[in-house]
Parts: sequence; structure tokens; C-alpha cells
Amino acid sequence: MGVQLPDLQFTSLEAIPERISTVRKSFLENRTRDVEFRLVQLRKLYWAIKDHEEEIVEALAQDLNKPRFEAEVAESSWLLNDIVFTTRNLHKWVKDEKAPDIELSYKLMNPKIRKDPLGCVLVIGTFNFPFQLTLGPVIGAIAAGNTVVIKPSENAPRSAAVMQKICEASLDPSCYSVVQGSVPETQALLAERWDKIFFTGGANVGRIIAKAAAPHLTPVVLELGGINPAIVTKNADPRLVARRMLWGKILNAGQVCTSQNYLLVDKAIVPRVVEEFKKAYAEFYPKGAKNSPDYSHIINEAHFQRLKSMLDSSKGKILLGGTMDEKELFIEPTVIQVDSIEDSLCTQETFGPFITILPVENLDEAINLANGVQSTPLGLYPFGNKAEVAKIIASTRSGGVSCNDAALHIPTLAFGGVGESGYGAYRGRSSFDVWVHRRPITSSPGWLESILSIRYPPYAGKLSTFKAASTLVPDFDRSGQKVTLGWLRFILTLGGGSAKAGASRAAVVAASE
Ligand SMILES: NC(=O)c1ccc[n+]([C@@H]2O[C@H](COP(=O)([O-])OP(=O)(O)OC[C@H]3O[C@@H](n4cnc5c(N)ncnc54)[C@H](O)[C@@H]3O)[C@@H](O)[C@H]2O)c1
Ligand SMILES: CC1=C(/C=C/C(C)=C/C=C/C(C)=C/C=C/C=C(C)/C=C/C=C(C)/C=C/C=C(\C)C=O)C(C)(C)CCC1
Repeated sequence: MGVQLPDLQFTSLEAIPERISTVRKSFLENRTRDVEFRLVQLRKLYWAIKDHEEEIVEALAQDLNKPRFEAEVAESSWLLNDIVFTTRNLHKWVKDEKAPDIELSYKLMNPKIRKDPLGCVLVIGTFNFPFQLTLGPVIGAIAAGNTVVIKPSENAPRSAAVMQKICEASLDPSCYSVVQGSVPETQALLAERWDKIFFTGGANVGRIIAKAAAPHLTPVVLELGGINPAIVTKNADPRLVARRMLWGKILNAGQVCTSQNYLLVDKAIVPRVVEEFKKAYAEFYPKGAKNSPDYSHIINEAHFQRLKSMLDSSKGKILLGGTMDEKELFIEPTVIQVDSIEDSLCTQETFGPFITILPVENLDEAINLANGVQSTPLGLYPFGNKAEVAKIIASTRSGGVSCNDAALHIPTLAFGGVGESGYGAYRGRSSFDVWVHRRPITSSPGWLESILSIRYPPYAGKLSTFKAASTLVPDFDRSGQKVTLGWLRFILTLGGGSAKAGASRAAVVAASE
């Protein structure tokens, strides 16, 4: 018998405020401040994911026809590694940090940075990599000592139900809770006050989230989509371009936020690139993608129809693929050559298996077009020689860049958008950092009182002494140029002030020893 999956049941609207208040109360009772408590939660979560791995694979197969390889590599194993990496490093990450770049005299107040949890936080997940992109942020939130409410995407219903089962089997229910639902349930969540909201999904809903958070001054992380360009110069290797760009669009059938949306290819190599796409497709799918176990389907009928009408309304020419099966929500990887950047396949996020090629005259044209479509996409994919790639990076902006590749995700490398593709980053150490408040703490010793009393009235006669001790001397002149021998002054003044200031600081240091 196959793997039995739980059904997705939406949380009743009436139950939502009570759930949140339980989780908030646990935070206020400091239940998640203890680092050992957090580690136990993460370790239990690890084993629950491991124990339910077959259900994860089956849920992804039912929701997206996701192949086992992708389900394990990008979802279950991804999360397991994430937990091990986090639990191994957590003691190091939570340690108070010495405050950086503090002037000698202020060092006496023992400045340090404490990594405080933010409080009771909300994670709203998406459908395309439902486990990775929902539980990934949750791992960081737990590690940082927050209590968490998790709202998986209803558009991947099997995965949402399995995620709930995993969380309920492993996590302390008074600190971590799963709320299931679609728009009304999410709106009910958003009506409450949170200490941070982490949202992954489209830009339109991202705006709704940011608006709902604003009245409470709640900080938000928005992991949004992108209209990501690939720029291919005449010096690129057509075979590498085709194999890697095809991978960027067969992974999860192109339902990947970091997939390239369109390729701007130097017209000199367009025919060779197209030829290589055909070869790569034949190699990856010898019997066609439809007959392969290694190709996902589109998440639902609405997204299938959206993609179909995008292709129907394009003026481009199909060079490879183009077949669809509505009953199976199958869309073949499809290479389309368009003749204008205005084509909707370039200007709208496709989030599907379309490989859109626009021939360009040269690199400058490609850079101008890319900046015109969206100046801050999530990803950027330059192919060319070293100088060309450097020029592309220096003349554009994006959340991240993969040179000579489709979206390459190093699991512990910070990941996030910029501008229109969102804000805030996570993964690796950043998954911890994004969930903490760096709380500066100073401690002024009592014996310093005679020196600190310079700040008290009456002020008469104190200003010049204070300025002598604390004024920084510029190491630049009025024309904005750096002055030479700055290092000599630095040594003479014990850290960059006037000689007098240096002497005063030396006196303070001597007094403290
Ligand atoms: N940057 C990233 O990491 C990343 C990852 C995956 C997807 N994405 C982007 O997400 C988009 C596709 O996802 P989607 O938005 O269709 O996903 P989705 O349908 O899964 O929705 C995302 C979440 O928003 C909630 N939601 C939907 N409408 C809402 C509303 N009106 N009010 C409140 N909540 C609402 C859903 O319940 C869900 O939990 C694409 O643009 C893609 O690029 C970004
Ligand atoms: C195998 C040996 C070695 C090493 C080989 C290496 C370095 C292989 C690298 C393989 C890679 C990069 C595989 C990547 C697979 C990624 C998959 C399937 C999907 C990931 C999807 C993600 C992260 C999706 C994210 C989506 C988002 C954010 C939005 O939608 C050696 C050389 C070390 C030794 C010999 C053997």
C-alpha cells in the first residue's frame, strides 16, 4: 500500500486569536530564551522530518508531481542539513559579541551586543518548495529564541498537511503552532500584532502583508519573485548556457523564484545556443518530459491557465517544446524566440517552464534592456568572459548573482531580494541574524564616576576638556582628498584624534589600570 497522507483542514477563524495568544504568552514567560530548549526543539524537528520523509516525498508528488530527487535534495535533506548546521553553530551564534569599532574611552563601559529574540513571529509559506521555504525560516526563528506561528500555503495542500503533522509530532505546542488556511485565515493572522512577519510569495500579496504590518510597526521580511534576466554575450559557451539555463527551467517545471525569466543573447550566437538547447533537452529527457518521472507539473488549474494564456498571447516563435496537457497540468519545457522586450514573456514573471530568448546587438543593449524591465530582480545570470561578467555586475542590481549558471543556491549563503524582489535575507548564519534584535548593552563601572561627572552641570569649563578627549580629527581635507601621513597621526594620537586628545585618552586608560 502507498503512503497515507493526512487531509488538510483549515483552522477555524475563531481558534486563531487563541492560538496566537498561547504562543505569545509562552514567549513572554521566557520559555524560548533557554538555548538548550531551542536545541531540543530543533533536534526533535530533525527526527520528525526524517521519520516522515516518505510522506514528504509523496505529498510533493501529489501536489506538484515533484520527482524524488528534487524532493529530497531541495526539501527534506535540505532542511535536515539546515537543522544540523544550525544546531552545530547555535552556541557560537548566541554568544554576546564585543561591540565593534568603539573608541578607547568608551571601551570602559564594556559595550557588547546581545542577540535577543524578537518575540512572537509569523511565517507565511509558499507552494513551490513548500517544505524548504516554510520550515527553512522557521528553523532560524526557533534557533533565535522566538515563538512561531506557521502558515503553510494552501496551494500545496498535501505538503501543508504533512508539515502540520511533522510540527505537531515534534515541537512544543505552547511555543510553535501551525495555522492552516487561505486568504481569510491569513487575514485573521495579519489582524494581530506580531514581532516580525516573514513572507514568501508574490509581490502583490507582499504589499498586503507590509500594509497589514505597518499599523503595528511590525518589521517584515519579503521574499518575493523576480523578473530575472540572463545575459549571454558572444563569448559565452553555448553548450553551458543551454544546459544550465534548461536546468533553471526544468527544476520544479520552472516554478522557482530565482529561475531566469528571459535570456538576452548576443545575436551572433543565438543559433548555436538554440541548437544546444535541443541537444540538452534530448539528453535530459530522451523520451520527452511528458514521459519522464523527472519533471514536475504545474501546481493547479489557475496557474496552468495563466501560463497557457501567456504563451498564447506572446508574439514569439516556439523553437522547442510547446505541448501541454491540461488534465495532467503538464507544460513541456518550451524555448520561444521573441523579437521585442515588450513581449509579456519578458516583462511578466512566468514562473513556469518557458525559456524566452531575445536576440540583442551587443552587451550594452542587453544591460539597458535588463535594467529597463526590472531594475532590482531577485537573480541575475551573466554568461561571458571575465571582463563582460564584471561589467554586467557593475552596471546592474539584483538580490543575487550566479555567474555562468542558473540560480545556484549554496545552502548556507545569505539569500534575499532587493527593491522590487523584496527585502531581508536568510539561510545559514543569516537565518539566525534575521530573527534577532542586536541589543547593545553597556555597563558603566562605579569607579568611573569621577571621570563621567564631566557630563553633569554646571558645565562651565568642561566643554573644552570633553572635546579634547573625544573629538575625532578628519583624515581628509576640504577638497575631499585623504591627507597623507594619516597613520602617523593615528599613532601619535592613540587612535585618530589630536595630540591633545590622544594624551587625554592615555590618561583615562592609565587611570583605569
Ligand atoms: N523569493 C523567494 O524566496 C520566493 C520563493 C518562492 C516563490 N516566490 C514568489 O512567489 C510567487 C508565487 O507564489 P504565490 O504568491 O502565488 O504563492 P502562494 O499562492 O503560495 O501564496 C503565498 C502565501 O500568501 C498567502 N496569501 C495569498 N493571497 C493572500 C492575501 N490576499 N492576503 C494574505 N495572504 C495571502 C497564501 O495563503 C500563501 O500562504 C512568485 O512570484 C514567486 O516568484 C518567491
Ligand atoms: C558529487 C561530488 C562532488 C561535488 C559535487 C557538487 C559540488 C555538486 C553540486 C551540485 C548541485 C549544485 C546540485 C544542486 C541541486 C539543486 C536542486 C535539486 C534544487 C534546489 C532548489 C532550490 C534551492 C530552490 C529554491 C527556490 C527558491 C528560493 C524560490 O523559489 C565532489 C567534487 C565534492 C567530490 C566528488 C563527488
